[in-house]
Amino acid sequence: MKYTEIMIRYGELSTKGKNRRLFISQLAHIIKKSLHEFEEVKIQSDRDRMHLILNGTDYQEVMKRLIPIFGIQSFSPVVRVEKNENIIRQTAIDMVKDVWEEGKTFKVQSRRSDKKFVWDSNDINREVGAAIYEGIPGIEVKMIKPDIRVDVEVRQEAAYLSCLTVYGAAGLPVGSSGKGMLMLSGGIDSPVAGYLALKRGMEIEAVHFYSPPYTSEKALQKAKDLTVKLTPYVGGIQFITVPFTEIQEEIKRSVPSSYWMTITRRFMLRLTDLIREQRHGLAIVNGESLGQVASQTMHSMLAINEVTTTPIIRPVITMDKAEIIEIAERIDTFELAIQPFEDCCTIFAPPEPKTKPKLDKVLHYESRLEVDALIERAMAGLQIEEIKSSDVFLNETTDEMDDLF
Ligand SMILES: Nc1ncnc2c1ncn2[C@@H]1O[C@H](COP(=O)(O)OP(=O)(O)OP(=O)(O)O)[C@@H](O)[C@H]1O
Repeated sequence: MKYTEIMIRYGELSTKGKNRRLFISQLAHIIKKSLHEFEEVKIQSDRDRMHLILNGTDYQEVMKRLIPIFGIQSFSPVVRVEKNENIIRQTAIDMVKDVWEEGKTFKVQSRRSDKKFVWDSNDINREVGAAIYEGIPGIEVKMIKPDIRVDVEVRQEAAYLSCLTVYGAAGLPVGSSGKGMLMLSGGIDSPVAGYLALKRGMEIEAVHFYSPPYTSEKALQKAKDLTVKLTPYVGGIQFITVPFTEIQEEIKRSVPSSYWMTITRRFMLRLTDLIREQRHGLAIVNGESLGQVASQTMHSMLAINEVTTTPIIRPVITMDKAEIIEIAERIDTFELAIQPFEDCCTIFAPPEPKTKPKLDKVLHYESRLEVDALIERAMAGLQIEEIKSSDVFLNETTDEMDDLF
C-alpha cells in the first residue's frame, strides 16, 4: 500500500493546558531528530495531531523510529486521496486487502468535516463497507471489536483513509520536563532509572565514576554501551566520565572501612551536583532501590543526601529487583548489565558497610580528607562525549583484541 503520511495522536499532552504548544514543538523536535536520515519526510503539527508527510519514504521504516518516542499515544499510516467516491472505495479495498487474513472481520468508521461532500458519514460507512465486502470475498463485518477498523475522514482538502493503529510509547516528550544528571553505573538499576526518567520527559546526561587501574576499560565501555541502549528514546546522550581513583584511594587510606561506602557516595553526589550546576541540569537521577544494599537504607540515604538540596529522583526506589529486571529485559539492558566487569564501587566495597551511618561520624571522618581539593581535581579531569545510537564499545575492542591474537 502506498501510504502518503503517518498520523500521530498525542499522549498525555492533550491534558496539559497551556503547556501544550511547548510539548508539541518538543515532540516535533525529537521526531525530526530521530528521522534525520529521511530528508523527504515533512512534519506538520496541529493542536490534536501531528502529520508526517512521507513524500515517497517507506512508511514502515518511519514507523519503526516512532515506536520508542515518548509523548506518542498511537499512530496510523494514512493514504490521502482525492474526494472522489470511486477512488475512496478502491483505496479502502486495496488497504484492507494488504492486512486482511482469512477469518478477520472489519468495520468502517467515518468523519466528514467537508459538509458539501456527496456522502454524509452514514453514507460513507455504508458505501465503503459494501465496497470492501464485495471486493474481498470471505470478509465479514463486525460492529463491536472488529479486527480491522477502516477510518475514513473527508476534509476540505482531501479524503484520508487508514486501517492500522500502532500503540506508541506514551509518556511525555523527552526534554519537556527539563534536564537531569543520571548517575549511571554498569549495573541493572541505573539504566532502568534513566529509561523511566526519559519516559516522563526528562532529558538526561549520564555521569559515570571510573577508577582506573582498579576498574578496567571494559567496565567503562559497558557503561557507554548501556547508554547506547537509551539513545533510541532521545537521540544522542552526553556521557561524562569522572576520574574517581584518587578519591577512592584517599577514602580507603583515611576512613574506617565501615564508612567507606557512605563517604564514597557523598563524594559521588557532590561531584554529580557540581556537574549538574555547570551543565544547567535541574535534578539528579539514580538507580537506588530501598533496602537493596547498605547504601540504600533510609539511614544511609539521609547521611548521603546531606551534601545537597538538589532534587534526587529515584525512579526505581519502590520496585522489587524482579520488577526492575523485567523493565531491563524489555529495554534490552539486562544482558549487558550482568556482564561481569568490576565497577568502582565493587572494587572498594568494604567487608561490612554501615547500614545506619551516623552523620556526626561521617563529618568527623570526612574532616580527615581535603574534600575541596579532591573535588576540584576530579572536576578538572572530566571527559565529555556524545554517545550515539550507532556507537559500539565493548564488542569493538573484543573484536580488535581477537584480531591481535
Ligand atoms: N560507578 C558509578 N558511576 C555512576 N553512578 C554510580 C556508580 N556506582 C553507583 N552509582 C549510582 O548509585 C546507585 C546505587 O549504586 P549501587 O551500586 O549501590 O546499587 P545498584 O542497586 O547495584 O545500582 P546499579 O544496578 O545501577 O549499579 C546506582 O544505581 C547509580 O545511580
